Amino acid sequence: MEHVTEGSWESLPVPLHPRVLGALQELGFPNMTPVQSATIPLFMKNKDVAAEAVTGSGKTLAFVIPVLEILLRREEKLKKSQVGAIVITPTRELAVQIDEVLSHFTKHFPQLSQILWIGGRNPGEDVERFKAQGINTILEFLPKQRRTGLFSATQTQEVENLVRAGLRNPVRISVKEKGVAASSTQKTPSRLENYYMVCKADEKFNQLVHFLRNHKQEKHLVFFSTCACVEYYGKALEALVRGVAILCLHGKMKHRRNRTFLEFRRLQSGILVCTDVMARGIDIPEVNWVMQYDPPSSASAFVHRCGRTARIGHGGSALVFLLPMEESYVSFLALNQKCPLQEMRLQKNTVDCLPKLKAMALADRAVFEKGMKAFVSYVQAYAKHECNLIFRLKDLDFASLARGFALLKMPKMPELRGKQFPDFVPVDVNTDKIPFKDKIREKQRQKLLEQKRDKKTENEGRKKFIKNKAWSKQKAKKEKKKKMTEKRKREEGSDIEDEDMEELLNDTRLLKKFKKGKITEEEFEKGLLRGGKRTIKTDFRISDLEDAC
Ligand SMILES: Nc1ncnc2c1ncn2[C@@H]1O[C@H](COP(=O)(O)OP(=O)(O)OP(=O)(O)O)[C@@H](O)[C@H]1O
Repeated sequence: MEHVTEGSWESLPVPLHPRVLGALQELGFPNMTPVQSATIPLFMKNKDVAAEAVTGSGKTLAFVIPVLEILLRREEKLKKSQVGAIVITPTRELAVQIDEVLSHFTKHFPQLSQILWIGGRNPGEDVERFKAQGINTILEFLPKQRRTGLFSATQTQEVENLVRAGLRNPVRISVKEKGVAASSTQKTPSRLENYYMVCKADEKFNQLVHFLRNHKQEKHLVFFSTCACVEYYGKALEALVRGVAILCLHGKMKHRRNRTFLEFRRLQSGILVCTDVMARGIDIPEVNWVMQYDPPSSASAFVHRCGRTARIGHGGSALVFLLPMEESYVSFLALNQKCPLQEMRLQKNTVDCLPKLKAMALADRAVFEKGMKAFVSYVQAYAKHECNLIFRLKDLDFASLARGFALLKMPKMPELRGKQFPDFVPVDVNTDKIPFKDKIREKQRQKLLEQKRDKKTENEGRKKFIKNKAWSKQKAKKEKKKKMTEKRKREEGSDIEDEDMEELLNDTRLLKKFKKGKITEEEFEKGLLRGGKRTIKTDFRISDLEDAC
């Protein structure tokens, strides 16, 4: 570990509490990492800190330890109902992880209690536990005078501008890995072997299966762009890559999400098929390969995804699949994120698994529907890609894409309206007749179909009447239909919540205006505040405002 750490904890200018030192000893960490040795003294001098340090470099302890030390040193003790510190994270999994790290320390200090607030659990129970601790609201107890830290692996100038809304005269530091030249601006860990593979849409899945079949003894993350793609390809991989544990995790999962995360952490080898909910901060030291089946929606998310491997001095590899039309993303990443990639050639002698996937869809409506939904969600996410100069919807080869999704037919969606696909051959089967393998589901479907048929006959009789229906009623019906379509689109869309995306776009727009000098700094900051939730950057992590490209 010598190559990634520097200086013992005892060498800090302000000595740590003996029980904090004891807890560090239990963890087997005799020395600090560079980001820890750089930031802890600043916090102890009551500075706000905005720190940039590569993924897996120990940023968690760089704020956990100062939080503890600051609270333990308070002259006026915390009252029973007082909140000492808040850590806000972009995902539940990261909150669970930080909660665990923190509890390793707080268990030695009975005067300090902590509480984990995440979604997906029983809110009633959360509230009860919160009430039991005597606290009504968090914000009410937040002092104006506070210490604030911001840690990220991808801290762009834009993020620093954003930081100004939450931090007061922060000290900005950028920590390099040990042994890496100070002049180096590379954003990914030096031990990361970072590859890309240029591959047609209808070859991608076979390449992935081939790769995973040859790396069964290891632990991998496979990223997809949407929840629906995780659902579909996760099932497909389960059927096609045997003898290895395959788990799925995405933002729309409710109850299983936490269990899946903890289960994957415990595995010796296995594959986690996931969306960007696993991209940031997650610390699973044994991950060998990070595979990006679809490129992420932003360049800095690329760095975060890759950072799930090659952590704290370990080796690791990452591979992103790119369509031929997307190859310029390699140069973009090299420039924008200082992240050089090496080419990996297509693997030879791959087996064509797509016919098997088609057969699965023909045998089970659940697979057929998942495939259609995944395709639609992929296209919709693609259309929203932040880097739309490279990821151009209009240049997508939809036929090859549909073959790569092993679709039985082309879905009906606005993006495909009026287009012809001579290179895609739909199956010669009435897909309405494909049954669900699950007997109960199929019975329900048949019942619904019957009801629909009855209604259709009934409506035909009433057609004339409907034509003469009051205009206001027809309008209300149209409104309802529009709302339902919007809801469906939202559900099928990418993993990024619409609201978050809206906010992100708004912030990006503001930044552009600010950079072009169209608005003043004051107007820029006001705009961010008006934008809403981002103003709660009184925490130790924020999700980044990504670079627009
Ligand atoms: N001083 C230390 N000595 C040895 N290992 C450490 C030390 N501090 C942290 N670690 C270990 O390093 C790993 C990475 O730490 P951490 O998750 O805090 O990284 P990070 O910089 O926050 O990463 P990310 O940018 O991905 O969120 C963890 O497994 C942690 O236990």
